[in-house]
Amino acid sequence: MSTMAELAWRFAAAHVLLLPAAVGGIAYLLLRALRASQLRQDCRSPPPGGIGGWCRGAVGAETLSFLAADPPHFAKRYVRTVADLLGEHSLLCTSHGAHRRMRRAVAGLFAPAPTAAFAAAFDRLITARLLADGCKGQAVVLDAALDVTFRAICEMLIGPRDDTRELEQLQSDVMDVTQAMLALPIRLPRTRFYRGLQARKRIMDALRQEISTRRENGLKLDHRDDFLQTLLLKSHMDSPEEALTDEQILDNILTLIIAGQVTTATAITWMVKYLGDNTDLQEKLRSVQLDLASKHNDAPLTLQHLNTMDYAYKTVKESLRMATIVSWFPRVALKDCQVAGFHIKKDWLVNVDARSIHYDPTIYDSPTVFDPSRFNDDMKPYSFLAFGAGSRTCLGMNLAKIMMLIFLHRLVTNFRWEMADHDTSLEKWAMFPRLKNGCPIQLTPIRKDKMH
Ligand code: HEM
Repeated sequence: MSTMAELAWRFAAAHVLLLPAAVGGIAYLLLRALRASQLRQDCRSPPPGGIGGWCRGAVGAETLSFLAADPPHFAKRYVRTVADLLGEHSLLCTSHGAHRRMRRAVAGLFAPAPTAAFAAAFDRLITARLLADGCKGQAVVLDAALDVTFRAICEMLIGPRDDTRELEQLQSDVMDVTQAMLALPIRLPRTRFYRGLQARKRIMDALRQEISTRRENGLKLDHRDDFLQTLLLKSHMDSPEEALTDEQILDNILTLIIAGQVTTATAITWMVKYLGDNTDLQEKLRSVQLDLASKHNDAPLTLQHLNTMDYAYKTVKESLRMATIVSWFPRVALKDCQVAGFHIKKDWLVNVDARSIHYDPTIYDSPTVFDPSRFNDDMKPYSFLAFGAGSRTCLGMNLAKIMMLIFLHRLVTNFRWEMADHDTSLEKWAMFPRLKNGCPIQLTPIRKDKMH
């Protein structure tokens, strides 16, 4: 067997879930929720194996090319209700054909200058938040992380907001949309789904108002450099085929907030928990990071600083592997086809199960042990799928890593922490597996005079 085929064969069994079209949408929602609530994220116990009675199994060699190349007979497909909430132009929901153009337009925004500005903004926000939580001697990590990730992402997308009430309204609306993504699509007042639709409408109205104010003020004279401004300016300058319409811009601003906030905040929370449970690794990391902090004289963090944080980066990666925030990548067959002997009918959903790859003992030794040093060795191709693979790889991957690294550096160089509540129950019906208690920690300052 060739090396590729051998590697592919290892991915056999349990890495792919096939769902018939007839049960597709609702079953997918139920399975995701069920899966999230079944998982025990305790590092000492492995996640449970299979779920449901649907066909679950090997795709073999084609798994790799399926992930890497997104073959023309498969497209990414979320259930219809996700498009109702994020908008039909959202990068996550747009048609297979339109996706490439939309992705090109949005990806262009993640240039070095805005990324550097984003890192500076996140550093400022997390430093202020930790200062406040540090004074109280405790923090609920999920709450802190949701708050700073939201503020930083919004600042990058639509600029800093002076009006706190406006920002809080937006934050609460975004949360309602996120929660509605897993709800049953019942459009009756007081249901979760209905609340999500109403929240989307308020967000769209507020953003439309923002666009019209900017246009009235004259776009070019309005010296902002956020994503919204860049996209609006481009829509005036680019040829009609390249320019995005207002509706496309709005759907994707909302998509970036939703795709970026809860994922990153959840990943940060697990990272803090894993280090709270492994105090020897926490101490090791602290000593490395304090050394780096003294070398850069406690200055605000820059991308150059982050590039030197090798052990912290491995800690981030290990946390992402263990937590596998996005565990399934849903695809739909566009026509009847054969994959490694499986006959897959048109419209069947095919889900790659990233979690089972991240916990496969033939890929990762002792996969349930939290061990950042496992990333000292080169990885096998397609063995680390925290951000997906192929043409649908996460667009915000670098931003997510930046946020996780900065959060980690500021926390570990300023405080020792331990878990304030050891309950590991998971929240039911959450989009991503997360602790019900939000991960409360006790903070002990390392140095009282100033923040590192
Ligand atoms: C730790 C945090 C994050 C994780 C674990 C994560 C994970 C992922 C994964 C696995 C995918 C691909 C899903 C698939 O192929 O079906 C994805 C797509 C995406 N992510 Fe992230 N993500 C994170 C943070 C972010 C951030 C910060 C942003 C932007 C602000 C973002 C924006 C997106 C977008 C727009 C897509 C869709 C790309 C496309 O379909 O072309 N993500 N993410």
